[in-house]
Amino acid sequence: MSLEVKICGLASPNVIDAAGKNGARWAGFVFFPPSPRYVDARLAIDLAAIARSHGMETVGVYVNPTDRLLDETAPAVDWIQLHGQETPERAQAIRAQSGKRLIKALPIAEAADVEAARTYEAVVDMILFDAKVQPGTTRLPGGNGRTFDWTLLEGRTPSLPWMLSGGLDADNLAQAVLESGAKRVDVSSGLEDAPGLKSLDKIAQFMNHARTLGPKEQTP
Ligand SMILES: O=C(O)c1ccccc1NCC(=O)[C@H](O)[C@H](O)COP(=O)(O)O
Repeated sequence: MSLEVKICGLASPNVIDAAGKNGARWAGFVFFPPSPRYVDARLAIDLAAIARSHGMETVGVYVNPTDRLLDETAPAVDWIQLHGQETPERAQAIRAQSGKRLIKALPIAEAADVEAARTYEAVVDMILFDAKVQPGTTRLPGGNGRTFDWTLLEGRTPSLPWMLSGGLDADNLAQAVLESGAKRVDVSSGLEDAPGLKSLDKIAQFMNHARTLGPKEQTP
């Protein structure tokens, strides 16, 4: 079993085919209109069918979602990824109401940011550590291609499954896994030729590297 990979911001059938054929576990759909990777519920439902035909699980990526958005997109989504300022209480309510598995994204710049994972341990199924961005430098809380100090995760990771993200690409993946100890990674802009435009070659190259890394057993 190689490193488990989520490819985020998938928005067209050929890119989903490439992700699936190359062995990605998760296909991420971004439900945040300002993103260049935004997909609406209708498109996501069609794309989810393709992803599932490859055996992939789908992840809906949300920023402080309303219940209405969660309901509309529910058929397209196996996992819910919360990428905004959702509190543990809100995460718990979404999990109870949706019956889906939850990922909470946490922005990381220093050791104290990693400790925030503890407050979500009882109410989500996975933590995603992403790079913290400077306020005012981007409209997006994710998908910015920025890395953080991966060694911050050393000895501080939560007891539940977690995933590494933030500025990963085929060139830095091995180092990121070595320094962080990650068994699962999430990647988006490092596989693009332009914002929102995934490259089939970059997907294949990244997945080839991922196959040489990671744990020997599948995780929950
Ligand atoms: O990708 C987006 O446009 C996005 C917008 C709003 C919230 C989250 C978003 N992406 C979330 C992801 O899971 C990304 O894969 C993650 O942030 C890493 O992105 P990158 O640094 O580009 O690899």
